[in-house]
Amino acid sequence: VSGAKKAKTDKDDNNTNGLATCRMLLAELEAHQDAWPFLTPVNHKAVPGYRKVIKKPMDFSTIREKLTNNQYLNLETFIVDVNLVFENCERFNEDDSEIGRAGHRMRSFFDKRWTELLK
Ligand SMILES: Cc1ncccc1N[C@@H](C)c1ccc2c(c1)OCCO2
Repeated sequence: VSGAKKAKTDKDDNNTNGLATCRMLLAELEAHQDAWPFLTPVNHKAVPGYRKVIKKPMDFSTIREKLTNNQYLNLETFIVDVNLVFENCERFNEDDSEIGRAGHRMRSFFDKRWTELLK
């Protein structure tokens, strides 16, 4: 029993619609040390202006819920939601802020992992 995760590709017939890849990628996003601002929905009552500025809120727990409820058709629809997390972060937070920097680090981590898995 090895702990190493097998990198899945579309060739894997058991990886229907890339959902195994989605589960793998989401687990890594959730476990990342810079994930803390993105783990739960932004409480718009606690964050002035958020509801007005951010039209489509998204966070990792909502993505987890959607994945569990089989709401992602394929890898592409999953990627759209993950990128929404980072786009919302860049729209609302200064680049030079704790949350802004965490967002940039999470986005580059995700892009790196995603392109690695694509190969
Ligand atoms: C991703 C994001 N963008 C803009 C605002 C907030 C957040 N994240 C929330 C969870 C959040 C992150 C950090 C917090 C916080 C809430 O409320 C209190 C202090 O620190």
